[in-house]
Amino acid sequence: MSLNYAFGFSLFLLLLVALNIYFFYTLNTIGKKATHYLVPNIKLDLAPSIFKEIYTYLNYLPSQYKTKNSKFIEKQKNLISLFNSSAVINLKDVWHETENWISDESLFPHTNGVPGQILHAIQNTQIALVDNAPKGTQLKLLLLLEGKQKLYFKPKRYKLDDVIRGSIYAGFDRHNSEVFAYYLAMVLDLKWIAPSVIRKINIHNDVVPKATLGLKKTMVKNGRGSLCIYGKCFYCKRNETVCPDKNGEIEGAAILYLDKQFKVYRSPWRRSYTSKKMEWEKDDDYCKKVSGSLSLRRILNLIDVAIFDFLIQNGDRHRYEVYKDQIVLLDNGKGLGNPMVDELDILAPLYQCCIISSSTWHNLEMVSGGSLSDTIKILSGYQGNKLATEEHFKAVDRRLMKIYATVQYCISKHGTAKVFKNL
Ligand SMILES: Nc1ncnc2c1ncn2[C@@H]1O[C@H](COP(=O)(O)OP(=O)(O)OP(=O)(O)O)[C@@H](O)[C@H]1O
Ligand SMILES: [Mn+2]
Repeated sequence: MSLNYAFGFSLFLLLLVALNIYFFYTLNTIGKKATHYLVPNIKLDLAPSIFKEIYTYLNYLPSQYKTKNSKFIEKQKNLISLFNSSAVINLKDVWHETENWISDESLFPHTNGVPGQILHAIQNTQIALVDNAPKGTQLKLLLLLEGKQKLYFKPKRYKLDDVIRGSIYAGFDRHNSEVFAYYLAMVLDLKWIAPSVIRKINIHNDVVPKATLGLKKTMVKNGRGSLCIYGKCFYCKRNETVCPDKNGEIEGAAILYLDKQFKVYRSPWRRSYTSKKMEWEKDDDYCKKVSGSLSLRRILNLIDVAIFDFLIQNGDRHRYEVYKDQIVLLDNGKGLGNPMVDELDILAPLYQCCIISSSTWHNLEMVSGGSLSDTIKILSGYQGNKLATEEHFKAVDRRLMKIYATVQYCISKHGTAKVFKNL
């Protein structure tokens, strides 16, 4: 009898607990449709508690951030018209227009068809001279074109599906990351970037006959008799060459060289590149310190750059160049390393300052629901470039949702009026 009673009572208790859990769950999800993301627990335990909060907002992201924004249709048409030009173009005219462009709004013309024409000119203008570009740590070449324009050429080091593991700044530069970054900037209306496109140069026709003596000295024959380049740069090594493919071609990112005077600054959120933690990694109030020495405009600009870098996972922006009081997005080669990794601390300027320019937010809201990756694919298609694997494209849309979640976290903490800034 007493055993039966105990059994009945435990059943009752069990039912009570189950009901509790059920009501707790429904009350918490009323009005919010939850999508559960796999939150990597072990890693999060070691990460700042802010990450846990951001992931909570990610799980309850309003549905508008997961579907396409109908307002983007018109904007996408405009973007397409920049790159989809069927006009027969004269390379000289394009270079003339590009070089004489003066504006406080952009580095280059963004009128109908012109960005696509600039890329076409970068891909097709004859090469007059090829030299080493010794500035920086990574192997790159300087191409002088027939009309005297200069290009930086960052050669392909990896296949598109190679995954770079290890630290966020591991490995060589990724040539496709440079070009991907350019289209990403165009979609997000970030106009302070150098046009960049995939170009193939022929070792026998484009390089050897046009190579400077200095470049020739950094070329060696490999086991198969191909002429390879090891270049001149801080990390360049004789046994880490770039070799032509079976057609004698070297693929790379051809980036328009900007012959301008930049001011160079060290990024306040730079990494230590050692196991030592930087101040921003230890102090959640770090933004206050930065605000003491930088203008609001510059901080908002650094936050735009952090968002941009987070989307491609470039964790190597140790310094930044400024032209006309705007950060120029130079050196975007350390993105697209591992499509499975979203290193949230690249967003530190955003979650530590909890402010964002209203126009940036507007541009981000436009490209929800896969529009961001779709549009990069469409625009780069006009130059015949395949820039990344499907995993990388998906990763960019996934990271965009994490940016939305971070802004939601900021709004809940400080309120809309404090988060969005108009300049
Ligand atoms: N398109 C460009 N036009 C003009 N100058 C450029 C351009 N891209 C880069 N630079 C300049 O050349 C320097 C080296 O280029 P970049 O940063 O791309 O090379 P890197 O080898 O990746 O260098 P690091 O290892 O220091 O990051 C930059 O700091 C910048 O000042
Ligand atoms: Mn670099």
